[in-house]
Amino acid sequence: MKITDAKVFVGGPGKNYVTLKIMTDQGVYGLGDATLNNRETLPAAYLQDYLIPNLIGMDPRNSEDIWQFFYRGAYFRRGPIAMAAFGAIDIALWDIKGKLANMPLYQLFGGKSREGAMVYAHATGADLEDLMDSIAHYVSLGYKAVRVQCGIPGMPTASYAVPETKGQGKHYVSDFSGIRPKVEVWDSARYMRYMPGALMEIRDRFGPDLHILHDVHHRLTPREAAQFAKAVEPANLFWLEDPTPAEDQNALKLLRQHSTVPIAIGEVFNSVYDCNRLIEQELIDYIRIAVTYGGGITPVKRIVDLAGLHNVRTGFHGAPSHSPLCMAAQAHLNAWAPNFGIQEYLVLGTPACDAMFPSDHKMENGMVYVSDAPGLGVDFDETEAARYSYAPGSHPIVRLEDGTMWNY
Ligand SMILES: O=C(O)[C@@H](O)[C@H](O)[C@H](O)CO
Ligand SMILES: [Mg+2]
Repeated sequence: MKITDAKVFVGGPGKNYVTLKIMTDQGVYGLGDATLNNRETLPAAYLQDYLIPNLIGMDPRNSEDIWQFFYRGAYFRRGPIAMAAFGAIDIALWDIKGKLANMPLYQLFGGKSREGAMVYAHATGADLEDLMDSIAHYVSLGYKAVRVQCGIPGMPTASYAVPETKGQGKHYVSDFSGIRPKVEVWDSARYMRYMPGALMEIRDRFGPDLHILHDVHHRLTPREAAQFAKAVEPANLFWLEDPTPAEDQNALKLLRQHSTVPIAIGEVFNSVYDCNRLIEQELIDYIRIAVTYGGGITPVKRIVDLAGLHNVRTGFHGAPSHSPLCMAAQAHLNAWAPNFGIQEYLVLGTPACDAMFPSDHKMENGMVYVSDAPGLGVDFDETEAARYSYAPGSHPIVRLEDGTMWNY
């Protein structure tokens, strides 16, 4: 069996999805996602210029050897551009494997450990009352878990993931459009004074059963993060995400000495070597690496297994930048993983997205139910895809009030 050709498409409804389609001499094809948020043309070029010419002629069933060929063969290892490109190939080869076996991917991993996998939605508000309305909206849709972010009184600009005006808390997504980043101005002191009380008010309003998550988005120093984690303990969070930038992994030791709040980290990681110390030293509770950014199903499943040895559970990244192909790969891992935790969920189910990526994956009452179709269980409509073209975007940047660059 041989790979005969592969094509890359860039574009999608409101997002520059990078979709890889691998064709074979037996008519079976595989689909993969290489969407690197706001840098989408780079993995696409890597695929087109270097990887696809080598893929042609390979046996698509040898997904392990093909992964090693590209990873080792790059010489300069790791990095988000390369890993997203390898990730698309690996996802597509697993899709082909599932179709050849006539089985959904979760069966190839070891079968289902659960019927539905719990997901969390993003609730957001210009201020706390606005956020309460947004949370109530998601609770009314049946979500059992909600990430909560709100504007901070006195903050110089709208802060991370928060709309500038009230009433946008239903499906609000940060606007990343344009090649030049928007600028946010941030004040950690105001945030640290306000947010613990706000989280407690949310807990009091919605009761003990709602799973409440909060994303600090890498903005605190290690000492501040330890203080903040201790302060939010009474709100009984499901998790506190990215309290510090994860380059300094020792930072988590200080936090662990002062708080038992569950910690989730890893959405910007791209290899097991970003994750292994945090997992082995049990400095985190949830690992957030995404299948696309982590180089595909093959390496990410190994990370899930390593995490399982250390009581670390999965909490895969699921921001709107991930196409339904990455989300489907994660849905199959979520159905199987003995150490499944939760899944971030914002994408599947919009009519435009469903038209481009038809599937039988279902979202009901805050749970994802994986499709039983062979492979990933997602198709790709090239006519729909042709309606969209690439539009450059950029993550905002953050400065402190005196102009110092900070972490978005
Ligand atoms: O947890 C999340 O979904 C966010 O941190 C996003 O991944 C980030 O803002 C980049 O888009
Ligand atoms: Mg995050």
